Amino acid sequence: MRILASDPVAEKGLNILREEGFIVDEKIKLSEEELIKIIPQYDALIVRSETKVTARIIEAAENLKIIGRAGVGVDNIDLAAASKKGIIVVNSPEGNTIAAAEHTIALMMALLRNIPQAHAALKAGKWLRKEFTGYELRGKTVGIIGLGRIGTAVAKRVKAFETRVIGYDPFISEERAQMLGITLMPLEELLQNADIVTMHLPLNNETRNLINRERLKLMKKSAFIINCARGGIIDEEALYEALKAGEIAGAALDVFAKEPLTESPLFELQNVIVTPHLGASTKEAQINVAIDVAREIANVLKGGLAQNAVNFPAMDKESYQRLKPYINLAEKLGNFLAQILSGGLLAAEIVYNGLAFKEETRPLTLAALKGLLDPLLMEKVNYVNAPVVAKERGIKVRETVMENGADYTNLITLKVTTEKGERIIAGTLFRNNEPRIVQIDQYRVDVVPEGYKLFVPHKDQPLMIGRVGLILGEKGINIAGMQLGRLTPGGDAVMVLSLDHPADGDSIKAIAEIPGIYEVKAVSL
Ligand SMILES: NC(=O)c1ccc[n+]([C@@H]2O[C@H](COP(=O)([O-])OP(=O)(O)OC[C@H]3O[C@@H](n4cnc5c(N)ncnc54)[C@H](O)[C@@H]3O)[C@@H](O)[C@H]2O)c1
Ligand SMILES: O=C(O)[C@H](O)COP(=O)(O)O
Repeated sequence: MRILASDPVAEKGLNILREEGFIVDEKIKLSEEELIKIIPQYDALIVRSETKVTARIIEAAENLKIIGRAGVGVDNIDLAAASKKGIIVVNSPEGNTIAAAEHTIALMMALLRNIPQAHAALKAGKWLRKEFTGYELRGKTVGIIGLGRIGTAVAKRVKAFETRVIGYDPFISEERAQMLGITLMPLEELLQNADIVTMHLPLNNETRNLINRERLKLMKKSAFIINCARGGIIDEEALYEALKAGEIAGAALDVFAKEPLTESPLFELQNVIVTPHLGASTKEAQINVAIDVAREIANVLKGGLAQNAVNFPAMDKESYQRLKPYINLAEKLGNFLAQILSGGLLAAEIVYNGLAFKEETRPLTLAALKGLLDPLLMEKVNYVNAPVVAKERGIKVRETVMENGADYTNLITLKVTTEKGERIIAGTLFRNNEPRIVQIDQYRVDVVPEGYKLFVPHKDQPLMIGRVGLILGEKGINIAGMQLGRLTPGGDAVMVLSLDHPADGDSIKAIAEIPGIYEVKAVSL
């Protein structure tokens, strides 16, 4: 399999992929058209923030299974397009946290002490001291907007400078803020109180131009603002005006609305210092992020699940290990049901009984949907696009979680409604995580969800098993196992045969013609 790195990524990460036997090409600074041309050859794409992974590129990516963002922000990737196409997008949420936090502190100190300006002046032969008198950080109020990984790392570090830290983040609790020693307050209040405001939140439709003209006016005339998160969170035109008019004291910017950026009115202002998106650019961070995404890509390309997928529920290692056998089971249940269904699919309900499902069921639901939809549809369905595909087709998906209420300690039941009625399948894990289908429709069974099966509902009467066995035996198809389920003697029954080879069309037809056989469905798991 082939992997393309279209931005500079640390060799240590790429070598992990090469050692795993993948071919890795490094081609940087490609245009959109160039990428569209070559992307069909690749199974995985690695980017940093420079490559814009547009819907057009994703559309052309016939073989792409995963996009690895060697860093945090995924705003350069069209996530909706990737999800629709079933392409997993992973990032490295922690690999560059410290690099970005330290760069923020570096910018903060440089801004307060005029270091870039003094440096430039002295190198130009000017020994200026009075002009570059700065400010101390001690005793100042630092306002942090966005208290995630980098925001909290910045908080910890500025506290060492004996500052007061205030914060705004609508998604963190008062308790967490208290634990971090940060006073939470509304955005407007933070802007009015902070001596230094620093951004550590993602760019999205809610946060674009969050710091606009009106909000800049709330800040103290003596205040500084830092953006080491994403360009576009501060309105650059409004910032220019506020700085020029002396409404705030200065700004440090690592990121810009349009990148790369080499010319801007902001660059002409003495009280603005800038770096070209260097927040994550340390040797250590680049190795961390490259290794993180390389491991994810290798795992996904070898059939595993991603742990840091942005468009798939994230799981820590422990949850992943615990849930993996259930994820496989859920997929098999969906897959089995898909192969015995008839009629258009209208709705799917997944019921979880048992404590195993107390914390997390989303990956299981996605797996059940993938298993169910993939055999039914022409397009490739995977964990990522399964909900999109279901929604597009108007299939209603419902999830019910109950701590108990079933005959098994932990049970997954998939009920689907088609134009022709309802069908049910249920499964559990036996000892040593051995998966078992324990119910199909109203029948109790004990079927290992693996290999070739024949699902044969029939009338409970003598000779049924014998005649089915004979037809298969004459074709040299060995029956490895058989399960029978019936409701009442002489009533409706079902046999599920496990075969060493798939049954051929003629045998299936011959079995279907046996009087008392209601239907025959070949299932391959
Ligand atoms: N300059 C760089 O090179 C560089 C390096 C790494 C990360 N980043 C950027 O830094 C930012 C933060 O990264 P992180 O790893 O800390 O992410 P994170 O996901 O850990 O934290 C983001 C925080 O922002 C908060 N948030 C979301 N919307 C908000 C809003 N409207 N107002 C206030 N808070 C809001 C979230 O609740 C979360 O706590 C991201 O934009 C990331 O892309 C930049
Ligand atoms: O979101 C990130 O991780 C940073 O902005 C880093 O971007 P980069 O990988 O292009 O340096």
